[in-house]
Amino acid sequence: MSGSITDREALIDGKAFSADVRQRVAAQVANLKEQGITPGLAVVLVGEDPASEVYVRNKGIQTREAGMNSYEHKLPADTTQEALMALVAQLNADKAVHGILVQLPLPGHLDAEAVLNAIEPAKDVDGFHILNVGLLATGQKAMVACTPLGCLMMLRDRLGDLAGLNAVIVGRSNIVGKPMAQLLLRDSCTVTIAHSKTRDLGEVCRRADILVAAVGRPGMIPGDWIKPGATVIDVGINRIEEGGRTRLVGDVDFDSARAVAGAITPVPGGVGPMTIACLLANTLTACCRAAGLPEPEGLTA
Ligand SMILES: Nc1nc(=O)c2c([nH]1)NC[C@@H]1CN(c3ccc(C(=O)N[C@@H](CCC(=O)O)C(=O)O)cc3)C=[N+]21
Repeated sequence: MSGSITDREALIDGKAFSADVRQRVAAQVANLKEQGITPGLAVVLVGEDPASEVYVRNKGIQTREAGMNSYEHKLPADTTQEALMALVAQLNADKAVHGILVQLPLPGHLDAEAVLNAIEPAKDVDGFHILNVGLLATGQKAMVACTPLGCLMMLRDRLGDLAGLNAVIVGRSNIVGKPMAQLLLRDSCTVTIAHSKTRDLGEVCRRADILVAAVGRPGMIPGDWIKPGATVIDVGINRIEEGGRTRLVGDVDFDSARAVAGAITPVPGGVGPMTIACLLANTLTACCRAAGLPEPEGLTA
């Protein structure tokens, strides 16, 4: 795709984009299978949170649709640290498993950091292991967190070369804000990370050519914080009650933002579907690396 922002639809269709990514993953999986290799993704869910169960089921469906093996491990909410660590060790040793994802959040009695850092870094398709975090920060080949990777793919597709653009990320989490900053820095953006203590947040946001909202506060970024023509990536997925119904909204006030932004991701149908597509892409990448094959093109950072 090419052309200036003005001659394009302002909406960034994450659903369509993610379908394209998953199709490209599936094509490469088909190639691998001809060579007798089937990528496998193991997903571990501890406890019975209904939202997490739906989400894990969707991942399983999309994994199989891409032609990969999906291994689901559901453990009771009172699972001990030792039992969970033993499962991770077993998956680390399993040659059929190329990617391991432990669904977050974990029940409070478990040490999530210890679990994530016990995952074999080469199988860490979430990119949460400290080794992968360090590799990314130093510009080396890493497994990159799925949500920031998906955001980067959409930004590159929209804007082409990102060099020199002002990128403002609102939110400093380990799973989105920080890795997003590293990726944009690597693409030569001028990166600002803003957060709850930032002064004059509106002023800071108005300088952004690229604005990434990842805070988890419904509609907290109004249209008048957005520079005209800016590209807005809304990572927030907030459930709000409205008129007795639940509705999904982002961190950006969509209606006012859409009028100003050059391009914007909706919620739902923006970043969320890309996160799952990138999980599949990372699993394919991990499998290729494990087999000593060239990495899939256009599916890594
Ligand atoms: N180890 C780990 N890795 C994760 O990547 C991870 C996790 N734990 N825990 C939970 C969060 C959340 N997350 C989402 C992914 C896709 C959608 C998604 O596809 N959302 C749809 C809407 C889905 C709906 O209707 O609820 C959309 O935005 O269009 C949402 C949320 C990944 N997470």
